[in-house]
Amino acid sequence: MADAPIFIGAAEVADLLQYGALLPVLERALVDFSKHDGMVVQPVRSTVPVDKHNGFLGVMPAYMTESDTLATKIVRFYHQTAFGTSSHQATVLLFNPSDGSLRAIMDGTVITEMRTAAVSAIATKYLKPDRLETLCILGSGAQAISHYNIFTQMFPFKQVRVWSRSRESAERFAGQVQGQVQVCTSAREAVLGADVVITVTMASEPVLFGEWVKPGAHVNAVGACRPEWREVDDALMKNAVLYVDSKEAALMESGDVILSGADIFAELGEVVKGTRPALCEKTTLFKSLGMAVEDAATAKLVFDCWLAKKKPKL
Ligand SMILES: NC(=O)C1=CN([C@@H]2O[C@H](COP(=O)(O)OP(=O)(O)OC[C@H]3O[C@@H](n4cnc5c(N)ncnc54)[C@H](O)[C@@H]3O)[C@@H](O)[C@H]2O)C=CC1
Ligand SMILES: O=C([O-])C1=[NH+]CCC1
Repeated sequence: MADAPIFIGAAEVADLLQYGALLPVLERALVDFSKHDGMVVQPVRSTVPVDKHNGFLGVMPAYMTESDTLATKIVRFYHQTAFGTSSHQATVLLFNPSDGSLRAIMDGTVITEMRTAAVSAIATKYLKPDRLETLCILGSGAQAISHYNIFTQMFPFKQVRVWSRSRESAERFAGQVQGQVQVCTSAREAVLGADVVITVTMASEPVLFGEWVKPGAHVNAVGACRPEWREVDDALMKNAVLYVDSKEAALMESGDVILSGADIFAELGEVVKGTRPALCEKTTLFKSLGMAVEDAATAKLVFDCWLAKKKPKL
């Protein structure tokens, strides 16, 4: 009989997962995905609308042959949640690929927060603008915090600006993170002159407009994962060089890509591998939707760290 699956909760995942180990694992997952050689199987996320309750349930399976990793994430994202509960909540199931038995059930919320921010950081590392002085974050929720944490660790920003729909949540964000944050009264004020802009909102209409974005800046557009949702206007989508995590998913899921009709220049994995160029001197935009391979690779890393910690010391 197969061993019972282990359970790894949110606090333990947060304890086991370090960006230093996660970044190379994600770079490899992005590269392997973008080879499109049949070694990675990842259908576009299957999303069930829960209209009555203004929410969605997404199912994200993947199999990666080289690292022999089989997993699926189940993620809910709801517009209205009870006060204090997160809009996104996820669980990852990690399987033994040789017989399909369930090895681990782990919290996927921390995984989602950290791997998404890490992928944006990878995009910024490769599509780096010539200056990295001012970082602008639009939105002040869970992803805003994880993005703040890794971006201020990895890059030498001198100023971080945040804007959120309510000043109160922007101020709460500023109080939660370590380091100085300038709370802005408008998105425009936050964006003007910024070298890197991150959009991490639940908006379904644009919050970021091309006329505000400094030529040569880099944008990570992380929200708006439904075909009818927007975070970014047509001007920016069409004038920036557009990079995505998955072309197939972007053409099915991203309102910013589909409704603007913008041309996709490359997948991030192609840039990391070096088969497509990073046009750093231009205004660049990385449209992130989130991929199952990112979750699978991260879950495998968490599991391996868990095993290493449990191994009796000789
Ligand atoms: N690309 C990826 O891999 C992933 C993307 N996401 C997306 O990132 C975004 C942020 O996620 P979380 O921080 O977890 O959510 P959250 O609920 O913690 O924060 C959402 C933020 O958006 C703001 N907001 C909500 N409606 C808005 C509107 N109409 N206009 C402007 N701001 C609005 C809220 O005030 C809050 O600051 C969401 O769109 C989410 O679906 C989340 C996980 C992975
Ligand atoms: O990749 C992911 O987990 C998600 N992307 C958008 C909503 C959740």
